[in-house]
This record gives sequence, C-alpha cells and structure tokens, in this order.
Amino acid sequence: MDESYKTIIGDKTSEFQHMAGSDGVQEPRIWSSPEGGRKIEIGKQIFCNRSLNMRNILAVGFDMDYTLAQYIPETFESLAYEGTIKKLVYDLGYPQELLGWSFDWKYMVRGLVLDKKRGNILKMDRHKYVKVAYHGFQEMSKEEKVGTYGNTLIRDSFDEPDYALIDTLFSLAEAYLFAQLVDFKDSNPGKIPERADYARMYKDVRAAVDSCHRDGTLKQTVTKDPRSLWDYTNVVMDFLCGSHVLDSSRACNFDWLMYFDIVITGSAKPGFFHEDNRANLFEVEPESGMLRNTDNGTPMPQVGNSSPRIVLKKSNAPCQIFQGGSVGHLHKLLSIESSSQVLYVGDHIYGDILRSKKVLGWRTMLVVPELEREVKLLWSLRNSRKLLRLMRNERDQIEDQIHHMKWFLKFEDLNVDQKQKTSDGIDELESRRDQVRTSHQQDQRECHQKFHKIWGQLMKTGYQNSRFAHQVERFACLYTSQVSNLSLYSPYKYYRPCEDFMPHEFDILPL
Ligand SMILES: Nc1nc2c(ncn2[C@@H]2O[C@H](COP(=O)(O)O)[C@@H](O)[C@H]2O)c(=O)[nH]1
Ligand SMILES: [Mg+2]
Repeated sequence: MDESYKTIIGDKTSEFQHMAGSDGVQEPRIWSSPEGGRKIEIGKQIFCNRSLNMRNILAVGFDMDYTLAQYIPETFESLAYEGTIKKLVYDLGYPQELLGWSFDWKYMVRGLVLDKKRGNILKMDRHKYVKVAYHGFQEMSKEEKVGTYGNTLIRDSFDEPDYALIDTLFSLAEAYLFAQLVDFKDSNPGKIPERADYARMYKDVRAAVDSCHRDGTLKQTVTKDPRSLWDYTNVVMDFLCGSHVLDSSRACNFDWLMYFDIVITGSAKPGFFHEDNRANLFEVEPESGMLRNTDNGTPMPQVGNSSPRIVLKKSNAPCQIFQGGSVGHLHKLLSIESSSQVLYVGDHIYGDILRSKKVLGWRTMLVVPELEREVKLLWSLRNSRKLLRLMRNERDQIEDQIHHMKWFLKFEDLNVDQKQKTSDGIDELESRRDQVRTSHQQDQRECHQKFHKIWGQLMKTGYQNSRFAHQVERFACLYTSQVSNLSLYSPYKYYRPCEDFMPHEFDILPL
C-alpha cells in the first residue's frame, strides 16, 4: 500500500500500547502505575455531566470511525470532498469548473446547522437563537438575521427536513461544498443545472457524499479493495493497535481482538439501538470474511465447518465477530440485564450518543477531538475572560444608572437647573456606556476568533452555551477529547459532575 495512505488515520492510541508490548509481554497499565492518580493535563481530562460509577459498568462499547480511529480531516475529508465533486460533475450535470475547487477543512465546525432552502449556515445557542449566520460565505447583517430567524415561533424547528445538522466530522466536507455552491449559484445563476434551488443543491451534495461512503471511494483509499466491512475494520484496528501499517494484503494476525469480547460491523446505527429492529445477526469468519447465520445471537453450527469462534493465541480469550443484528442480540451475547450496565463511547452526538441514551438508557461518553485545543485555549485566555466579565458588569451598571436618571427626569418635580444637571449626567453616562459596550463587543469578538475565525468557541455562542454544548450536556454522561484518555483513569473511577450553578447563586458562592 502507498505510504501516503498512512496519514489518513491519526495515531491517538499510544496508550493502548502500554497494555501489551509488541512481544506480547504485558506492560504496566497507566492506571496501575505509580503515575496514576496524578493531575491529568486539562486537554486529556474526562468531564462528567452525570455521575457514573465504573464499578457498575459491565460492558464498554466503542464506535470505531472518529472514535477509536481518528481520521485526519485534511486528508480523509478531502477525499470525500473530491469524490463528491466528481459525482456532481460527471453524474449530476454540475459544471466542470467545480473540479478546480479546493476544500478548506478548517472552515466548517461541528454544531452548525444548514438552512437548506435559504442557503444559510447557522450557529445557534442552546435556546435555538441564531447567533451567527452566513449566506454561503457572506456574513448576514444583524437585520437580515433577525428578519429571517428572529420570529420566536419558528425557533423550535431547525431540524430535518428543512435543516441539516453538522454533527459529525464526516459532514464538514458537505457543509463546505454546500456553502461554495450557494456562492457560485448567486454569482453564476445560469451555470447550475436547471431547477436546482439551494435545497436541491443540498440534496445533490448529500446524495453524492452518501454514494462516496457506499461505493468504496473513501474506504478503498484507506485500505485497498476491502472485501467487506469486517475486512475494513480489521485493517484499521490492526493499524491502530499495533502494526501501524495500513495494508490489506498483509496477513493480519488479529492480535487487536484480544482487547475485545465482541466485535460488530455493519450495525447500521442508529437503527441498531431499537430493540424491535429485526435485523439478522451473522457471525463473521475472520480469515475469509464469510458470514454464518446465527439464531438470535447463538451461532448455528454448520455441517462440515469448524466453529468460527477465534481462540486468541495470547490471552486464550475468545472474541466473536458479527455483522448486523441489534441491541437485543448484543445484550444477550454479553448477558446484560440492565442497560445502565453498558457504557458506550462514540463521536456522533446523534447516531451514537443521543439515540443510545434516549432509546436504551445506556451510559454514554462522547469523544470530541476539538476539545483538547478548546480547553487549552480557554485556560490561556482565562484572564481576558475575567476582564470581559468585568466590562459586561460595568456596562450593565451604567445602563441601570441611566434608566434611573431618566425616570427621575420624567417623574420628579425638578427645577430648570436640576433638569439640566440630570440631562448632562445622562449624556456623560451614555457616552461612557457606549465606550464600554464597544470595547466589550470588540474584545469579546477577538476572544471568540481565537477559537475559530468565523464560528468562535465550539461550546459557546456569546455568553450562552451553544446548541452543540447543550446536546453534549443533556446526552453525554461523560465527554473527553480522545478515547485513550480512559487509560489515564482507574477502571474503578467514580466520575462525579461538578456542582450545578443557577444564576442566583453566582454572586453568593465564589467560583
Ligand atoms: N452511507 C453513508 N455512510 C456514511 C456517511 N457518513 C459516514 N458514513 C459511514 O458511517 C461509518 C461511520 O459511522 P460510525 O458511527 O460507525 O462511526 C463509516 O463506515 C462511514 O463511511 C454518509 O453520509 N452516508
Ligand atoms: Mg463514529
């Protein structure tokens, strides 16, 4: 395999290697080493929204893509972008000049919402107020934004089918391409295929991206000619857990299976999480990738074939590999009695976290790779943020003073001199308030731009939590920047959330 393919998946799993050396000798795990229990650097900490005692967890499940395997977006998402453009041009009649376009992988971020009909890209707060809005790449004025989204009645929609949520890193390329097409259509209306309004363009992009995922455009670049989803999983996991070589022609030794009891590929989440999902469960024969039928999770022995259960060379621990099925099968295979005994770790707030929490009541951990940079920046900007808070308080105090003086002027029986003095005082205060307000806005904007030049801090919009942060808070029991951070904590860790604060408590309890 071409060496350049190696850069598609990041090696964020170095801690895994402390579990078993390449010679198979067990090395001390971080949590049982003397280093365990020390202060963990902020970018690698696990943050807790809901108490979770790991002693009560019987099974920990891991999603693979963008959870265990951190694809590098500048290469992996560029593949999706280029593949999508080719499909738009060659299959859907979009103009050839799209082939010369390029992808700025840093432009879009998770948590954004696409307004398909209007061609807008939005960032909103937890109350679904639109705080940042662009038409294509053109920033919308405050008036346009309020005119379009200010109506409180439409605020609780912002969901499919008219809106698309950018909630996985897989969606960055399609969001960027949508913005490019909106700009292109606005300045070249005749060049876009007939009847393609913004919503149609979105649909075309979505269909083309979907097809890139289905027809192997992406997976074939990660590993040449994967014969099945199992084959692909095997190559990626083999790379992550030891070999660091993405080579499907190399004979895999399946060593990575020693870390797992069960592997399921092609689970078709989020449908997998519905117990009434009657999807068939097949057992996978690891060497050949052949599927065997099972009877509700119990493999059905086949005449003339050996059992597909792998007995691992090193640990003698069996690991079973399946394709399809649903959560009922999984619970049965693992002898799970209560769904609160399962912790599931994933990167997709909707497909992994929200569905498994809402439908099943599994405990959840969200992997947010962006978090590492975000918390480090927060830390370095802590003094500026304190100053911002002080400026905001000063602005509020001046504003209150102005209001009082205005009422005084209006309702009290004042002589000419008193009236003049009060008016002058109001003028002075108004000019001071304007100064403070302007510098506060400027400094606040600059602070946000340090996180992202367009969209600001991932978890905030202004002073409010972003919609994305709100979802994380509601549905992820735990969240962290990468899976391997788990190895920095004891497997018996009792994760406890920090104290909740209501606005009335802030001035009473020092933070
Ligand atoms: N058919 C589509 N498949 C997609 C799309 N976006 C991602 N994917 C595939 O899903 C899995 C990753 O999901 P995960 O929850 O298991 O991490 C991987 O196989 C992707 O190729 C899509 O738009 N359409
Ligand atoms: Mg994933």
